[in-house]
Amino acid sequence: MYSIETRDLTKSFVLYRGFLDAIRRSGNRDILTTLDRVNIKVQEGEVYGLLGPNGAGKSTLIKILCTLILPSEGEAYVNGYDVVKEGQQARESLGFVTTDERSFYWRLSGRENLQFFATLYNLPQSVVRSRTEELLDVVRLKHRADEPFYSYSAGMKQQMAIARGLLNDPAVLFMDEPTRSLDPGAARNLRKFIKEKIVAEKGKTIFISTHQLDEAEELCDRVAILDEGKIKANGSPLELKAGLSQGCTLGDVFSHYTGKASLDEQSTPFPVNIPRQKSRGRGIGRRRGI
Ligand SMILES: Nc1ncnc2c1ncn2[C@@H]1O[C@H](COP(=O)(O)OP(=O)(O)OP(=O)(O)O)[C@@H](O)[C@H]1O
Repeated sequence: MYSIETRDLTKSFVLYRGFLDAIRRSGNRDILTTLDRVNIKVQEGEVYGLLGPNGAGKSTLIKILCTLILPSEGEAYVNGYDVVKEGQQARESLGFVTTDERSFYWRLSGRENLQFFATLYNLPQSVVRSRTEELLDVVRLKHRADEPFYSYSAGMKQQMAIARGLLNDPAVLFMDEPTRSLDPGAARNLRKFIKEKIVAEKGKTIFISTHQLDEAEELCDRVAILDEGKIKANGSPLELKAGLSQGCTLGDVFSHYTGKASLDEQSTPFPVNIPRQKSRGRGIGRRRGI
């Protein structure tokens, strides 16, 4: 069994650009295909990287795997659980590290934040306390645990996010661009921390999205290059480079498979017009997933 597996996973969004637009273009509506028949297999204990430019579909894939949004077509399994039909079991077996620091309570201390989120997992209070202390140790924040969250540095806030993702002791941890808001030094420290503490010590499977080549190379056992919703190549960074030519970099591999000069180039999946289907719910005037 794979820790993560997707089969022809596809996600399309219907784009509504406003009420008038919906009336004027009543015969058509725009569909944006963000993921197009994505197939990946991640082994237990692996660090698997999703490498792609802005807009490639990385967050969409992670959101589907974390059961936050539904796919349009195809299947996805996390720890053997179907993310659509067995969402509850899948959720219980995974952790999600989001870069959104506003999802913490800024006036509460680090310890109080972790205790609060642990309580949401319905854990007994004794487990809440012991798990919180264990994770504060893991992320090396015990000495600042009673200080308010707002006083933490960006790197410390990210470490708190990782601690929160580990509260339910998940087998798989999803991380959506965890070093996005960090300076190069703090990013390096966080990568080291993920490798040494979360992978080597805790034995977790990590699924990480990034648009940084050095991060993918340093951290990941295998990498999938995602561009315009499609997996263009996958393998270990070494295999991918060796498959091209001697002395080439992961950046060359990326350019070779995507035709883009760099990862900073935006991914632009094109909307496709399809005949209008009956709209469900109150979606007119805003973007709505199908
Ligand atoms: N709810 C939505 N409705 C319509 N389009 C969406 C929605 N969510 C995402 N998209 C579109 O899907 C595409 C992929 O977005 P996604 O956030 O998955 O990319 P990404 O690779 O994570 O990019 P980034 O690195 O900038 O976070 C983008 O073009 C985005 O505008």
